[in-house]
Order: sequence, then structure tokens, then C-alpha cells
Amino acid sequence: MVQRLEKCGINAEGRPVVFCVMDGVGVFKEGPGNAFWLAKPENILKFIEEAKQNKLYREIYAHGEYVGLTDGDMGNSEVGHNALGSGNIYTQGARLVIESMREGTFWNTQQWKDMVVDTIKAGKTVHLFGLLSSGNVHSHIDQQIMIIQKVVECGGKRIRFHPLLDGRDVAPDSGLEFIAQLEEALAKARDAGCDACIASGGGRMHLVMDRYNAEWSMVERGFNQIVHGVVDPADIKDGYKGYYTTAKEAIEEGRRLFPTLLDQYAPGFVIVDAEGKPVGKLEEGDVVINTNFRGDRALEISNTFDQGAEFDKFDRAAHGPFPAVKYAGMLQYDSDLGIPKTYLVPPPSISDVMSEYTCELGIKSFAIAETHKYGHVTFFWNGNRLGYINKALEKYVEIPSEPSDMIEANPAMKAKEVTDELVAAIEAGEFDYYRVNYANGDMVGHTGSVPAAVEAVKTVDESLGRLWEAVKAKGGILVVTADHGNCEEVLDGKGKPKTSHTTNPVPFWIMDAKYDGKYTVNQDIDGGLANCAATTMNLLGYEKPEGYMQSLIDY
Ligand SMILES: O=C(O)[C@@H](CO)OP(=O)(O)O
Ligand SMILES: [Mn+2]
Ligand SMILES: [Mn+2]
Repeated sequence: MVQRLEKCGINAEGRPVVFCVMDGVGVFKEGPGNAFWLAKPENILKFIEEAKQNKLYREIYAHGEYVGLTDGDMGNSEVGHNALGSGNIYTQGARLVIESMREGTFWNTQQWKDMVVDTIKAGKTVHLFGLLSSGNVHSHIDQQIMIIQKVVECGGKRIRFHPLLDGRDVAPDSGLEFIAQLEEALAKARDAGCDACIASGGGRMHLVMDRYNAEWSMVERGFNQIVHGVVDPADIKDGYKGYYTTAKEAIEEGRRLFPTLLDQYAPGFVIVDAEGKPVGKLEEGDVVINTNFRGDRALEISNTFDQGAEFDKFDRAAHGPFPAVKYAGMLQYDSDLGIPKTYLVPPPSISDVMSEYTCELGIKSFAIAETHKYGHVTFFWNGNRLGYINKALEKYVEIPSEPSDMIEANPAMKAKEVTDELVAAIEAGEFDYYRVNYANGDMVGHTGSVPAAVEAVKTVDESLGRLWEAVKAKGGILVVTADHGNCEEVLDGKGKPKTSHTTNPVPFWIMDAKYDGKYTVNQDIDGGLANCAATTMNLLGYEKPEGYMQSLIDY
């Protein structure tokens, strides 16, 4: 139970406070790939100018050690929203896993023994699946290769790997480089007497890694490949066969036949032997390890493997019986609900999140985003916990998104609908504190399309204009920032599409309809996303919670 906070003197009237995350909008110099400057967002530029005059603007950091990653790592939504919602920096999965592997704890746990060592002893197969890249947002190839090596060291005789192509946290067409690295590690395993190979694969935005219940068909496609060795018949078209003898051949053929599809959307494939039989179907007693450490896109597939008869998303036995296998996650993705049941590294335990304070104080809060970011302002915000902290005091609203492959054609996404709903809630005045995430800068930034990203920024700009009118009419306070960069760099140094996040700082500013000069933004502290929670508590009228990082305002 968190402590009750004292009043701090700011906003004694209890005017509404709105916290807005422009997902993926960082600060970077003007240039041909900077969608922010190309869009010339009229409202935002005016707001920033005013905030600067009031000493209510600064940049803050959203990458590396500022969000619990390793210095130099780009930021991402999970770690960013964790920091925003918890007021602290927690060492995150990316680091917890590699540190545990390097110091050796990883290989000495009961879970490693139960999942891997015992499977090997029983003469069964170790299956690994996950995002194959060095992005370090959901996974890291170094960790995957270390697991392969260790399985071999432990006497493993059979490994099957089911890689998902990335192209979203790394260069959009870098998939084959990582496949080559994986093939090298598997060849070494074979040299050491272990029958190891790739068994199935495809793009991460096409298979397995759905989030927030947006497109369960992605999970179904991935599951059927991994478990049953069956490719979705809808993927088999225009000459693409779906069944190949090597991953390289499958990926190259996919690229040749569908030249506009980026790696992240690559069609599914299953590797077959000379007789056309899948090389890596799951068998009873095998273990399957999800090598991703990040939760949002790992929850659905984990439930698919873990749940019993209550599972109702699709028929797991449509292509043959679902064998009794063991399943483990690299991390536990939701420790409140215990998903998955078995995991190799304990997750960061994020405690005393800001929502617990607001609920303790009786502050009524409202959170909204479209599906792609819905869990960001709820699950990630509350320290990776699904559901409400106190339903009587909170309302979480999800505006249904379109599938992610429609984003480039419709960069406005559901921003208007999100704003409509948010503005209506502000006008109705039932809540004290509102938070919103606009997905556009990030989701459109991930397409690597400059014109689409420019439209995305314009959409966010328009939405912020409407939002401020509503906040102003209520005499409220609007705080705007971003969780990491993306759309401010949609081209790389060579002018090629860049689909990943960035390490750039993000803007931070406050607009107060009744600003009286009694507080200003501190320019001197080494500020990052984790400083925002104390700041928001101050603006809601309360002192900084004990143990939270410093507030960004002086008063
Ligand atoms: O789409 C995602 O899963 C990540 C990129 O891998 O983006 P974000 O952190 O913004 O959610
Ligand atoms: Mn984000
Ligand atoms: Mn993103």
C-alpha cells in the first residue's frame, strides 16, 4: 500500500490535468527524413514557443540508461511507458537477461533444469522461437545464440529454431544477415553432434507477435507453423510455395515475388526435408522457449501454449492434436496474472506505480489510446499489470485500430476518434487526470515512408490543437511529451527508409490555462521519462511520492 501524499500548493483548485504521449516523436535536426520538420506542425510549434517563453519547455531523455537499458540503446514503448507511469528507472528485461546469462545464473536455475536439461535427458527436442535481430527491443540474437550453445553443452541432441524476421527494430531488409548468423550457430551445433536447424519462420508483423488482441490470426498462423508445420494457405499464392528447404530460399523467393513487403510482413514458411515433410513439428515432451523478453507481443502466444480447455481464440488442434509440450518465456510477461507459468528470468518488479498513488488519493483517472497503444497507457503504464488498479476510480478506453498493414495508407489512424472521445470526457468533467497516447508518430514511422510520416505528424498536430481547446475551456493543464523517437528520422544517413526507433531526446512541455508563473521547468537536472510521474503528481497538487525520481518542475 502506497503512502498518502501531502498537498504541494500547485493547482490547489484541482483543475484537470491531461498527460499526452506523442508516441515516437523525438527531437532531431531538420532534414529530408525528419517528418516532424517536414510537416511544420503549426499548433505544436506555437505551443512549444509559448511554453519556452513561460520556461515550461525542455527536452528529456528516453533511451539507454534513462529507461533501464544499456547506454546507447534506443528507447521503446515498454520501457518508456514503464518509466512514465512508475516514476523510476528499473533495469529492464533486455539487460536482466544478458546479465543473468553472462554471470551464469541463467543456466543454474530450477527452470533451466526443468525446461531444458530434463528435456534433453528425455531425448526430446528443444524448440526456440522469437524475434531474430539485434534490436534489443523484444529480443537479442546474442541471447538466442548463447542458448543454442548452452543446449549443445548440456548434451542436447535436437534443436529447432523458429525465427521471426524483424526489420522494425533494425534495418527494414536486414533479415537475411541475422538468418546467416543463426545458421552459423546452428551449423556449429551440428558439428558438435546436435541435429539443429531452422524449422519455420516469417515476418514478425505477420506471425505470432500480435498485441492487445488486435489480430489473433497472426498468432494462429505462427502457432500452426511452429506446432503443426502448416503454413497458412492464404500465404501460398502468386508462386510463393510456403514450404522450402532453407529459410534463405524462402525469404529470397518472398522478396522476389512480393517486392514491396518489408521483412516485418514477410509471408510464413515451413522448412521441409527432401520428402517434403516438415523438419520441426512439435512432439509430446518437447520444450518450446519464447526467446522474447518483452511482454506485449508475447502474451497472446504464451496464453495459446499455456492455457487449457478455456483457450477459445482458435482451434489449436485444427491440423492434428496439440501435443503436450512444455512452454517457457524468457521472462514472465505479466507477473500479476502469471503469464507464462514458467519463465527463465524474473521480470523487473515495478512497484508503487503512479496509478496506485492516484487511486489512494481518490483522484479519478481516464486513460485512452487506440488498440495498437492501448496496453501502453494501461499495462505498461501500470508496471506491466493487465487491468485496473481500482475500477471505481479509473476508466480505460480502447478505440479499435485498423490492422497494422493498413497504417501506411491511412496515417491518420484513429487519432480523430481518440480525440473525440477524450475531448468528450474532458468536457463532461468526470475525471481529474487524463492520459492519452497518439500512436501515429511511431506506428507510421515504422513504415519508413516519409510522406506517410509527415501526414502522421500533421494528424498529431491537429489532435493536440483540439485537445488544448478542450483543456483550456476547463482551465486545465496539458503536459506533452513522447516515449522515444521514431518519425523524426524516417530515413537513415544514406537516404534509405529507417523503420526503427531512435536515441534522440524527446520534447517535454506544460501548458497551463491559468498559468501564474509560480512554477517553472527545471533545465538543470538530467531529466528523463522517469521524472514525469513526480511532475504530474505536483501538477495534480501533490508532493512527489517518496522514492520517485525528481520532478521536472521547481515551485
Ligand atoms: O511495435 C513494436 O513492438 C515496437 C517496436 O518493436 O514499437 P513500440 O516500442 O513503439 O511499441
Ligand atoms: Mn512507443
Ligand atoms: Mn514503435
